[in-house]
Amino acid sequence: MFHVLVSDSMSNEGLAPLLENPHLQIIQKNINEVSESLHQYDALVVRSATKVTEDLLSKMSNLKIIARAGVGVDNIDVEAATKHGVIVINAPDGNTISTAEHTFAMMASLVRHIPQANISVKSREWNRSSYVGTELAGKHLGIIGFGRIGSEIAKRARAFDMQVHVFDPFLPKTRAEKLGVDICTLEEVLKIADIITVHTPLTKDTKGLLGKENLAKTKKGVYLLNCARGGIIDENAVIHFLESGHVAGMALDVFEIEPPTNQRLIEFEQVIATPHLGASTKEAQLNVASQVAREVSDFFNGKPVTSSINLPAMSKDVYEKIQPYYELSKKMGLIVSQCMNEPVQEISITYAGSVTDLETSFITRGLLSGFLTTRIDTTINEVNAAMISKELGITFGDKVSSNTYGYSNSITVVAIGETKTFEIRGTYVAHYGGRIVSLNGFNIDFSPEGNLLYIQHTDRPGVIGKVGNILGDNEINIATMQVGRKEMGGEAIMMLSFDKPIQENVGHVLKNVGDIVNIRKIDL
Ligand SMILES: NC(=O)C1=CN([C@@H]2O[C@H](COP(=O)(O)OP(=O)(O)OC[C@H]3O[C@@H](n4cnc5c(N)ncnc54)[C@H](O)[C@@H]3O)[C@@H](O)[C@H]2O)C=CC1
Ligand SMILES: O=C(O)C(=O)COP(=O)(O)O
Repeated sequence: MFHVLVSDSMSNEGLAPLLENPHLQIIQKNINEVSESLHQYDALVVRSATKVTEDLLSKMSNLKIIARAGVGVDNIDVEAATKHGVIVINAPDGNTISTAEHTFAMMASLVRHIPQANISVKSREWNRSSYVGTELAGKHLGIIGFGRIGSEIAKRARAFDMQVHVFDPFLPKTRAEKLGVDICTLEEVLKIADIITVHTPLTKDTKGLLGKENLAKTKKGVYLLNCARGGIIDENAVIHFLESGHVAGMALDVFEIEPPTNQRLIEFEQVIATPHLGASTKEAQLNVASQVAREVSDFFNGKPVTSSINLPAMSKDVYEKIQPYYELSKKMGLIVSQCMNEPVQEISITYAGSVTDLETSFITRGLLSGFLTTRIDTTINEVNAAMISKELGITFGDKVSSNTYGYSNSITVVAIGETKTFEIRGTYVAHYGGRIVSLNGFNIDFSPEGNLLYIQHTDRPGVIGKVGNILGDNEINIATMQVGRKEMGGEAIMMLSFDKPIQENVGHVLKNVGDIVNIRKIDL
């Protein structure tokens, strides 16, 4: 039974795939109410209110997946989650329309002073001359961050006859052209726009993006909107521009601290605000809750997640194709680690043949996770393997080659240690499974599974017999045996597999057999 904690308020209808899954136990409680049982949860489902810090993660020792029922993951320490091997997913498009519509409603309200006029009428005033507004038609709208929400705003702005100018350094030109917007530099947007709206994530690059310096470059009388994340427009910096009248008005749905503590900013007559309502519609909440519920349910049913923040995105079909290679590479990593009884500084992986059509970075993660599993005492998986390898100073890289060594596909791994180098090659044969076809240059063919013994020896008559006798004397049944050599009388190897794990002392006894140079026990 998996335990799922849903710690922010969410649509129960949307959560149905979780609530109806008999293998999951769902607890809907605030994170502060479950401080005693944090270690028991396998999944955590949040919106923006729960702060998933490194400290919280270290208390949630059983956690496997964090699901953000929304877009922004700035409330989650994704780096710490990755380090702990916890997958982070979000619901990337479930609230796009709601947030775009909210932004547009804020824009119209801002330039027509609707919130202020509403308060005035409710106070029994009839003050028409104080609320003369500005038309949107013909105005230059600057959109900073042209992703899902930014694009939806552009569509709506065009319907209002606005001229749209966008700044997004990561925007593919073809996409902007398709939407018929003017692609600009940040300087150009700041200079031309009558209204500026920000729609980037909050990152170290976007924090304070509209600060004192950039605000000074805007048009006098500009209107500003922040319905993305508090801090993209620096709250303290903007106060000065509101006081001087350079900024004619501002709409905020999000704040640097929520609920906001910067009363000075909110109290300006020309500032309008909502309490982080962008995604608060029935439709968006149903969408985001059902998106993450489906993903978490799939995850616990062993299916791939499709909207992970810290794993390559993958559809079910692609995942099914990758899975056998991932399993093979993980086993190869385990073999490398157990055969090399010394620190490893470098691991290089070469892919060839049909495997190169797949997302090989995921397969590399499998290899690294297999390699690290026997070496360090933390949860290692495809999420954190690359990060931990880097932390341990292991450099790794993958490349593609046209040499498949006669197989339809091959994965070759070379690990360089302090004193030796180890090379292993594997291939996946459809309906048959993964095979190891070469070890340190010796051709061999075995299935990477179970309890194995790798023996390097000199190719001389009687060595194989002696090994067989010693194992027999110790009641150890050899299930399979593969031998390989490069030339008669030279170096040779044996790979033996057993029905059950062999005792440590057998390895010691075998070491006394003359001509054996190295013995490694491998558990897969
Ligand atoms: N108020 C609310 O309730 C909601 C707020 N949001 C916020 O809106 C943000 C945007 O959401 P989406 O459009 O769905 O995300 P998205 O990922 O589709 O788009 C973000 C865009 O920002 C661009 N970007 C990143 N760094 C940039 C930079 N330094 N300068 C300019 N552009 C940059 C990216 O290239 C991308 O195109 C989210 O990250 C979230 O913080 C999202 C949903 C609801
Ligand atoms: O999806 C987002 O990024 C949002 O900001 C929505 O936040 P919420 O889920 O309403 O707390």
